Amino acid sequence: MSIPTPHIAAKTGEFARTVLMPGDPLRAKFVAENFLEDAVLVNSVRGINGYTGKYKGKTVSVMASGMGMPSIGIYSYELFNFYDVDNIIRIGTAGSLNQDLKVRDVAFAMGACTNSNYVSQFELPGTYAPIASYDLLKKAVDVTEEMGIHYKVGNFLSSDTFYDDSKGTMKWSKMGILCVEMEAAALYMNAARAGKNALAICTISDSLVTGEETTAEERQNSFQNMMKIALEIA
Ligand SMILES: O=P(O)(O)O[C@H]1O[C@H](CO)[C@@H](O)[C@H]1O
Ligand SMILES: O=c1cc[nH]c(=O)[nH]1
Repeated sequence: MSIPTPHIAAKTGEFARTVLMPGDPLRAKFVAENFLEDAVLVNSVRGINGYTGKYKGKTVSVMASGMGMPSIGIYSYELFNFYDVDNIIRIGTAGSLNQDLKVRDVAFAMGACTNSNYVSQFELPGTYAPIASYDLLKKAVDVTEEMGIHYKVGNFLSSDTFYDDSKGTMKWSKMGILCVEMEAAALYMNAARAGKNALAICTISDSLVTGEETTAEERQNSFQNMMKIALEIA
């Protein structure tokens, strides 16, 4: 496979070394329009707009992953392996499984459990623990503390299901899992396989503990702390 890929039309060199990756294409557009200077559209295949611009003098890209592990699996694979991207920072939303993690709080995925079978492709003779880049995680925590933003670091669940018939998601909380989202585990596996770096930062958009929720508009535009943290460490 070479570039352009079936899913990304950008030319060689059009992506920065670091790509911020929300699930939502309109969140990517929001970051490009509100935080990047001189942002240039480098991809629009399937409406997954990718932008490259400047943040405080650094070249940074932002492009959505779409929802779920098959989708982020494709985009992160192509960016790491065909576009020479070194760092992907997911800026996502997640549902809290933890009493102390409230709506609008920020959480960092030190690790990501999953109910997906994504790992099977690697044919490992055992189980695999997907983890964040320590370097990106440490930088993110340092920046978050400087900014005075409340946060938690821990283990996430990356689920294949948003609507889960088994109603079993809360069972993960007894193992200390902070929150549920749908991409981090595959992103971490692709980063590991490619010898690259990844970090998932999520803002809590709803709570499975309290039933609190936020609107789609808020998920798209107003979870700006994680955007700023990701841009600072890019
Ligand atoms: O807001 P994003 O980044 O898409 O993340 C979360 O939101 C989607 C589900 O609503 C899933 O992609 C989940 O991981
Ligand atoms: O995957 C997700 C994302 C946000 N909120 C949830 O409950 N699940």
